[in-house]
Amino acid sequence: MDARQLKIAAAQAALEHVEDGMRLGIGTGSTADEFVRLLAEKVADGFRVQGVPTSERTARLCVELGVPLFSLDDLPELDLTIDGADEVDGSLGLIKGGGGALLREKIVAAASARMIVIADETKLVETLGRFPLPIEVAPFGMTATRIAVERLAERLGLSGAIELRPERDGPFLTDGGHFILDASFGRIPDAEALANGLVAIPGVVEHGLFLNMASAAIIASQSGARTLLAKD
Ligand SMILES: O=C(CO)[C@H](O)[C@H](O)COP(=O)(O)O
Repeated sequence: MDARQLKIAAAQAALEHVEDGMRLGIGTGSTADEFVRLLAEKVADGFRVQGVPTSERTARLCVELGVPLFSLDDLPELDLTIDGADEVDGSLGLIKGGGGALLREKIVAAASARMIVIADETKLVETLGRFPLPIEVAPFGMTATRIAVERLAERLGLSGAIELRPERDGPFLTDGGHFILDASFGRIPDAEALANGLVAIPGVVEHGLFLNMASAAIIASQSGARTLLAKD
């Protein structure tokens, strides 16, 4: 299986958890896109689902393929969210936000009774941090916010570049009109301490550490898709 087939395998396995009539959070990224394509085929066959997208990108794909969409204000309590991840550790701690949708992804996941992560095995890590941690920040005072993040990192014994995510003509802008700082810490031994410290910095809107949020992760490899469950 090539990289795309692995994503499809994870998405296919996740689809088995989606029941007729569910209120469904729909994630963002290339793996989530495969899930949307498979879901759209079922919808075309008469399967009913009420989707809440986690980004404008996902919304566009859903509209194009005929997946019915609602806003989170229409459906503030969801049955299930299916989303990808940039990293998954053994406790189902995640790094997300490689696609820049972390704020809406986290809000939607938090409004869901369950979150299932879909990924290929390259995303599995022992300790989070190999993937640069996306930190969504307000454009106002971004330099002061970056300095505050650097000081927090120092206090926690973390080091590495913290860079403003670029796009073609300037900084990358999220769906909410914010910037993203990508923090290359390499290894984050105490993700909880970092998460708590980041939310206490006023200019930080959200960060890509999703801790104790996923109930399961479906990991696709050459030998098939296996499911890791969160420990209670
Ligand atoms: O968090 C995300 C977007 O904000 C994505 O879920 C994450 O980047 C994984 O994307 P992909 O499936 O393309 O590897």
